[in-house]
Amino acid sequence: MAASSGGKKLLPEPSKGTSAASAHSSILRKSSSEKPVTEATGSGSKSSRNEDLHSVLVTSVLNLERLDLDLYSNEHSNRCTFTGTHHWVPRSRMLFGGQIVGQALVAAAMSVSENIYAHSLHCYFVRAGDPKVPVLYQVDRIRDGKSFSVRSVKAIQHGNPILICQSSFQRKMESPIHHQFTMPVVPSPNELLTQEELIQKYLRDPALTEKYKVGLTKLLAEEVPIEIKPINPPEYYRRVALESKQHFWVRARGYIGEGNMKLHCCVAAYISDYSFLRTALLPHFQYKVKFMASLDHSMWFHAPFRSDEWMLYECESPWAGSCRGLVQGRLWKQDGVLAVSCAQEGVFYVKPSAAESKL
Ligand SMILES: CC(C)(COP(=O)(O)OP(=O)(O)OC[C@H]1O[C@@H](n2cnc3c(N)ncnc32)[C@H](O)[C@@H]1OP(=O)(O)O)[C@@H](O)C(=O)NCCC(=O)NCCSC(=O)CCCC(=O)O
Repeated sequence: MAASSGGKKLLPEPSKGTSAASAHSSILRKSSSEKPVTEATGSGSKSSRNEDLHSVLVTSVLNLERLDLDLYSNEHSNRCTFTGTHHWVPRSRMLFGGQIVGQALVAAAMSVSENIYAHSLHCYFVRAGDPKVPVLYQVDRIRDGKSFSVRSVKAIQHGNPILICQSSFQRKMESPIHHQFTMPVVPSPNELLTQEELIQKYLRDPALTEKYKVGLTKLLAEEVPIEIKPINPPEYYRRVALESKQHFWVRARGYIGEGNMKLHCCVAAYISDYSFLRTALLPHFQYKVKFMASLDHSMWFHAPFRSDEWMLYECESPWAGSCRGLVQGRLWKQDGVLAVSCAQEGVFYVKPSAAESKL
């Protein structure tokens, strides 16, 4: 399974009714010495990615350590030490919501059998995560039915829950009832600049003020394990209200490969929270945000996908008010298949605008 602790190879607990053998093919690794299951079962289209550059999301961030039956920690596998930090923490200095959701789904996935797959999850972020200490993940096996299994996971720090996450898994089932919306028409990834290339371009702007130069340089230095290609990105000095919609191509940084869909769902959970909530702020450029945080996060997994291949993230915010904003998102594969739907509500506390503060 995942990173070993003190040399002991930690394997996921066989879920009830799962043979010991199949329980060993965890969603990440069979053992720290064997190839990750994502390569062991590699079939179909090999990514054109550099296969030596494994995604840190798989080798580290989502590679939990099993402490006991249905109890996991990210202490050793997430480069997290009692004095150190998690792999990447937003400037808000709260643990990134996508990390906690992705790790909670890993813990839940370890407790179900191999032949069922995550189809939905619903979470509440109940306390800010502390980037200076590890996170414990406690799995409660709510029910195992013939076709569906439901798990509840509590992410715990300092003895208190920071996240509660319910997830449901379904065995593969066919049905004649199938439809989906049509994917938006946008430029393809190879026609666009990455977020880093855009920042480099802005930093070459002779009119760039020191304030923006510092902010953009800090952004460039962040080790976000996600690659992004914004579509029609607003200028960094934007001072106009935009529609509460944004599209960007997104993928995990590094190679993951074919393999267990559970793993790609956990990576997509991480990816889905990045730059998502900000969609609700696009029309409100005149306000300075004093505090913002995700309150909840829901996902529905519709079709197989590769989280290390470009997917279009179509984000929109239909509503904001009462210090809250709702954002909805759809992750599209390049072939037009709708792979994942997401929804999230967040809390915003803002400073009154210059005009209002004169009233
Ligand atoms: C959402 C809250 C804060 C709600 O808890 P609460 O106790 O009811 O909170 P609270 O007392 O209302 O305030 C908490 C904090 O919100 C701030 N605040 C509160 N009211 C105002 C105000 N009027 N103006 C300015 N700031 C205000 C203050 O800092 C409050 O903290 P304090 O009371 O000073 O300790 C809590 O449940 C919580 O922290 N949940 C966890 C949220 C979280 O960690 N989400 C995931 C990480 S955020 C993320 O990943 C998305 C990134 C967004 C992005 O950058 O894209």
